[in-house]
This record gives sequence, structure tokens and C-alpha cells, in this order.
Amino acid sequence: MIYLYRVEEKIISVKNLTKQYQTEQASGIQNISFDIKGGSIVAIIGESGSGKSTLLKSIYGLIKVDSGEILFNGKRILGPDEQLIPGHKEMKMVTQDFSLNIYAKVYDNIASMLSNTNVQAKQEKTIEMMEHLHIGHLRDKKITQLSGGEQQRVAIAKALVSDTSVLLLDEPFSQVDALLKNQLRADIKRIAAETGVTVIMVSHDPADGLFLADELLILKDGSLLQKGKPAHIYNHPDHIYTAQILGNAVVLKADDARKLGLETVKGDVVFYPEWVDLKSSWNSRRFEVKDVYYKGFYEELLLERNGVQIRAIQLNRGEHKKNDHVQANIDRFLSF
Ligand SMILES: Nc1ncnc2c1ncn2[C@@H]1O[C@H](COP(=O)(O)OP(=O)(O)OP(=O)(O)O)[C@@H](O)[C@H]1O
Repeated sequence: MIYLYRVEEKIISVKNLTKQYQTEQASGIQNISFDIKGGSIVAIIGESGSGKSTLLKSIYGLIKVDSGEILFNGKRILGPDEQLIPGHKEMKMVTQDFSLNIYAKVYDNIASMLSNTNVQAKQEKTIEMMEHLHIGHLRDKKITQLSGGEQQRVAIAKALVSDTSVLLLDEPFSQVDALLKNQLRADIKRIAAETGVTVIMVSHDPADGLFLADELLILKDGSLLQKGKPAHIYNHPDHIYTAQILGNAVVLKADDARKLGLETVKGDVVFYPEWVDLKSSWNSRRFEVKDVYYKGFYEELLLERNGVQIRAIQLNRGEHKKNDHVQANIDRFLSF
């Protein structure tokens, strides 16, 4: 497959996009602007109702927006009222139901996206795409004979086979278990690198974006809170919500923060549990371990001092137990 776009080139520009639904509460998306580089993986993260699907469908041209515009390589994307078949020919969207012909074979599902003008080219492209997705061995199976993860791969192969530049994924991992999810995330990353396709995905699970994305977009109540590289946003969140959704951050009111000796000029104090350094000690920073939560390869401790509770990570499982006293230094914190 041809590498279609260099990473630095802007493929999509969203400008001041607003869509309000006619409901009593404010809903939809408000005045959203951002650019997407060709060949990158972008994850739109936010809780249910934050406007993720509205934004994704608008980019694809499925929603008539109230104001603003979306440009694809500099050209305005038309809304559903402006063309006969809504959507965009260089983009494909994979929805949660995969939209496959369940009675047809894997090969035919994928090949159906290509024209019959050159039968040999059609065959070669279909086989090449099946190989990219590691589903060549499933070629003659019917969709009903496949697992959820296999169906997902077929859906992605079908979406990518017809020279697609942008793959839109709506909650791609919602139907699969944790083990398969890790595999599919890695697959999407590999396929994007191999084909050069731009991926825009929507997820309510921030771990998807942190693992996969070159850029994260954090949405809340229809507004774009922050956009940037996952590690940057994680370490420098602009909003408390971002720190909470990405890393289950501890949030303390200024009064409570002061009770722990944290001086803040502004309101709330925010830090991630892994920013707390634990030591067995009896000096003034003593916390009581109120509870221990098992998390697999680590434990999370619920700590209390002067009536204020915080959480910390304990990698050395069992080192500090319930009712123990520990020294907890909050190495870094943010003020909001
Ligand atoms: N067709 C519609 N008519 C009225 N309101 C809608 C419509 N579609 C979405 N909304 C509302 O707009 C807001 C954003 O919805 P959207 O589906 O974009 O959010 P989301 O982040 O994708 O949520 P989820 O993760 O639950 O799918 C919600 O308050 C939702 O109820």
C-alpha cells in the first residue's frame, strides 16, 4: 500500500464546529477547533455524553452542523443535506456493530468494497489487506463463524481496502474482553504504521488513547478541554477533569491540602497516586493506611492524615498493610 501522507501534513482541520441538539439540556458540541496530521492516530476521549460521537460523525459528514466547518485536505466536507450519499469517499467509519454481511465469507465482505473493472487487482488488494490484518486464514469463513475480535479485523480490512486515507473508529474495543483489547490496540497501531492511514478513534476508556494515540483530545460537556501528546497531557493537564479521567488523580480542596503541608496559591490541589513517595518512617509526615486495594502487579493505598484522605501506589505488594503508619511525600502536585 502507498504511504499516503507524511505525518507533518495537515489532513483534517476542524474550525469552530458547533452542533446543538434540540433538547432541554445543552448537548452536542460547542465551538471545537483542531487540526489532525496525516498518518497520525488521534483518540477522542471523554465520558458518556461528552460529544465524542457527534464530533466523529460530523467529521465523516453524517451530521448537519450548526456552524463552523471541517476541511479535508483544504476542501470543505459536505453535510448530509448537501450530497446524495452522506459520508466521505476517502474516509471509512467502523461502528460498534461492524456492519458486515454476516452470511457472506470474509473474502467477499472485503472484496465487495472494490470495483470489478480489474478483477486481478481486486483479488490482489483483498488478499494484501487480509494479510495486513492477519486474517488470511479466515478467508473462506462466514462472519457468523468468527469471534468478535476476528469480526473487528474484517471490519477494519473492509474499511481500509478501498484506498481509505482516514479510518474513523467508534468505540472499537467496546465488544471485546481485556485480553483481546490489548491485542487489537497493538494491531491498530501496527496497521496505521504499515499503511500510513490516519486513525481517529472515539473511546470512553482513556487507557486506549494513552496506549495508542499520537494525540489525545479531551472532551467534556461538548467542549474541547485539551489536545496534545498523551504524555504531555497526562503530566500537564489543563483541567482537573483531565487528570481525573486519565489517571484517577487525587483532588484536594486548598484547606485540606494545607492540612497536609501543601501550600497552594490557587484553589484545588491535584496529583496522581504514583506521585506519592512512600517510606516507613515515624516523622511528621505520617499517614495511617486506612485500606489496601489489590490492583494486580501493584496495590493502591488509601492513606489518612489530619482527617484528609489521599491515595498512593505501592509497587512492593504487602510492604505497608492496613493500620500501618507510613511517611508519604507528595513529590509533585498541581494547583487549579
Ligand atoms: N440525535 C440526537 N438528538 C438529541 N440529542 C442527542 C443526539 N445525539 C446525541 N445527543 C446528545 O448530545 C450529547 C453528546 O452525545 P454524543 O453521542 O456525541 O456523546 P458521546 O460522548 O459519544 O457519548 P457516548 O459515549 O455515550 O456514546 C449527549 O447529551 C446526547 O444525549
